[in-house]
Amino acid sequence: MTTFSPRETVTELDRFIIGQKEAKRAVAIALRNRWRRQQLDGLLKEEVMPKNILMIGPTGVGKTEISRRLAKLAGAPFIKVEATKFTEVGYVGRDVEQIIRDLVEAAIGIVRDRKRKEVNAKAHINAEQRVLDALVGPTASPATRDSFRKKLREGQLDDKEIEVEVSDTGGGMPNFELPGMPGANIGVLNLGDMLGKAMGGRAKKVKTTVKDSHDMLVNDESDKLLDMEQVQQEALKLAENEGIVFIDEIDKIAARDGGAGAGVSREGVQRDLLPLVEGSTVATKYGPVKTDHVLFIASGAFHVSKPSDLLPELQGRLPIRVELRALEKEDFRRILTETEASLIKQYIALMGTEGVTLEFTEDAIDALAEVAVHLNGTLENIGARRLQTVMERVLDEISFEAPDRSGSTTKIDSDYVRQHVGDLAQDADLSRYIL
Ligand SMILES: Nc1ncnc2c1ncn2[C@@H]1O[C@H](COP(=O)(O)OP(=O)(O)OP(=O)(O)O)[C@@H](O)[C@H]1O
Repeated sequence: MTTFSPRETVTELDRFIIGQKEAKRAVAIALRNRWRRQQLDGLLKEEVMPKNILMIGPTGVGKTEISRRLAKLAGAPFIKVEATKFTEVGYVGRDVEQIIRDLVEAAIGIVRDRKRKEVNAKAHINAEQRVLDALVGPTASPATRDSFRKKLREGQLDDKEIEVEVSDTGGGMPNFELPGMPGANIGVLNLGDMLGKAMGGRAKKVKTTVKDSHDMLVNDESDKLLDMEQVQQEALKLAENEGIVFIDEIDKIAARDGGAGAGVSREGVQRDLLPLVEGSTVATKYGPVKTDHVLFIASGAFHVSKPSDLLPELQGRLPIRVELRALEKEDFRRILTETEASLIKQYIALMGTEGVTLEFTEDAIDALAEVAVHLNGTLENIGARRLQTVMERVLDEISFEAPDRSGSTTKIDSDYVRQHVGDLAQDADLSRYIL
């Protein structure tokens, strides 16, 4: 568990998200509270419940991004769901439990990666042995193996084709889903898994090059060294104590009148979600998971409905309210330039791989931000997502021609931006389709 202080967490989030201080503070405190709870013992530790958060703000202003980055920072399993998904025809109440099952899968991934790192050195040695087996056969003399090992380490054999056998994780066996009971295959019985275990795991032969086999074999060998039982137990604990569930579009299920036509009523979905948020036990194929300490972050624009339209019980379970504000031109400028892995940095790096040097002038950044603001104002406000469509359009030509322009430098200034996107942006009908 991370020991970041709230201030440190906010500083980390600042690297990726511009503004939205209040939301960053709220999630930073929530994270610290988890650490605080872990320091307690006995009864009190079980009694302390997470203070779930309701993020209120228009689309594309950083609600998901803040939550996702927080989870990454904390090494916590994270799942995002759209609340409206559960109002669709064909869903039944228990489906919300799938959220927790998915959370556990995310936790398994995290724990497995961590454990793989621990056994990595040993796995490397074993993987190398297997490549040698594939190259010279298991019975070759030690001298032959040594000389091949040397060549292998020097990369001389990288392109050589070999056939290796690796275990087939997932996808091989069909899932047996019971009609009318989606998800029932998971908690109760998973034939694929049972058969897989009974047969000592499935293996498949793969033809590949020495170079490409490397990661595959290291992962395969790591998994053999892992105690999957232990991974699963740790993952269950991780999901219970550190899991973060992000429920988007909660405002769309906020009405109490039900009127959702043929689908499940909106109030019905709130009632289904309630036990999860209040704390209940969900059966997963790895074992039961208690949701009492899972952190829920709900989010919505609340243009039409208000948080007070939610069921009182749900309102009570989302005590921390934070507002995220709409982004303005200056925010767009900063998102383009200051964030780590900003779009500008990404495009410069991508074109760099083609030998093309991209340069953006200050006034180009201004122009990009202006176009984004203009389009958000005239079409639909989709927040920072607008920058992606604008940037893609501006760089479309360069992106297409880059391989022919290797060794050249392209300077993007405000004129360039205007030529490639500015005029288009003035034509509301046309830009609706393109930008
Ligand atoms: N304040 C911000 N700083 C940096 N990037 C941002 C900011 N707001 C949004 N973005 C970028 O815009 C994209 C969409 O943001 P995000 O997914 O957080 O939207 P959201 O507020 O959760 O909206 P929705 O509820 O529609 O999902 C992401 O790629 C994110 O990186």
